[in-house]
Amino acid sequence: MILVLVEVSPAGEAVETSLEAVTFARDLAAAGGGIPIDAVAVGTPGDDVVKALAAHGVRRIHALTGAAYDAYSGAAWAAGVMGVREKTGSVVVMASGTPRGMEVLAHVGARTGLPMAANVVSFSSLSPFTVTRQVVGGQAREEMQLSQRPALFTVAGHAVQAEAADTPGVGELVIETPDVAEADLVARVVSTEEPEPDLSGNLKSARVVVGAGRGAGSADGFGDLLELADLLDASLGVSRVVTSLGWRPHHEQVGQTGSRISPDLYIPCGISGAIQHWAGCSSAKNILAINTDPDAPMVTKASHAVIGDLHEVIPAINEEIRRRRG
Ligand SMILES: Cc1cc2nc3c(=O)[nH]c(=O)nc-3n(C[C@H](O)[C@H](O)[C@H](O)COP(=O)(O)OP(=O)(O)OC[C@H]3O[C@@H](n4cnc5c(N)ncnc54)[C@H](O)[C@@H]3O)c2cc1C
Repeated sequence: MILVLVEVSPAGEAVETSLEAVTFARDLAAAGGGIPIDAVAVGTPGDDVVKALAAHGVRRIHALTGAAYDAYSGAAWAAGVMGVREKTGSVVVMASGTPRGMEVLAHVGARTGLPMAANVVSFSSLSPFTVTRQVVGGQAREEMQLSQRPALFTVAGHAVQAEAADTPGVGELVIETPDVAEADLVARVVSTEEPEPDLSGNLKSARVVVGAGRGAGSADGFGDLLELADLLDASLGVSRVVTSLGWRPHHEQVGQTGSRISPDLYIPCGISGAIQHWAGCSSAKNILAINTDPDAPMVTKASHAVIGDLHEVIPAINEEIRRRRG
């Protein structure tokens, strides 16, 4: 049996990355000759969650309930996951690579003494169980063997696309109320702040993104860049320096602590290409870097580059586009 920790959003939906993990589990189940997939969730999931999990091929949903699960505690969640794992005899325990998925599985690993692979993107063999995982913010991949059972791992966000199963699962809801030790409740969430609304939708799905970094010079240095974005029907994405200096809002930030983009064309202007920025834009299919420094990491990684001052290069590009369009 494969057991997947499924997270439920405050809006009462199975989170996308959990459905991705279930989709990943289906490939694993198929490779193993049709191993059943169970989910473990905290709280009593609503009908929408049950239906979504069944549609993705889940046989049974174990709902961890009771006062211990009213507030998040990594140790209590791990105790619940381990209880379900023992009951079901699962040979694989998985979660999505979210902060909670990582924390809970790390607790499970520490309690059982089993190794855990974080941010797995694929598997290549069941015997020995061999996975490939992302490291260095997605810049490198490494192969890892998990030779002990149960195999513990998290699935990197968006490593696979969540897809409903050809054959849905039964989606039977099983309420579990495990005893949780006091020691597992010493670190619990006591309050939660609502996140800022995500305004970055266009940026994440844009076909073309014009990027702007410190090279823009000041909050007033974005006029030509915004015009280029307008001419190309593109979104503007910026580096953290730009948001930290208050030149542009945070929802425009690209990178490890901003949006991850995968446009057909990314045009980073005056952006050095620090690893934290690269983590957010490395999936771009083509990169045209505009930078004064020919040795800037962004220039060396780009498919095309213009070496020059963006305040001269961008107006020239804009003028040429306007001229060609008459
Ligand atoms: C935990 C952590 C998380 C982080 N997360 C992110 C993140 O999500 N996103 C992010 O972007 N950064 C992030 N950073 C910051 C990152 O390390 C870099 O500091 C940042 O990306 C640099 O921004 P920049 O390229 O605009 O500035 P710089 O590194 O200062 O580069 C400016 C570039 O502009 C060029 N330039 C200067 N003037 C001109 C001009 N007139 N015309 C053309 N080119 C010019 C220079 O040659 C240089 O290459 C993070 C850092 C940490 C520690």
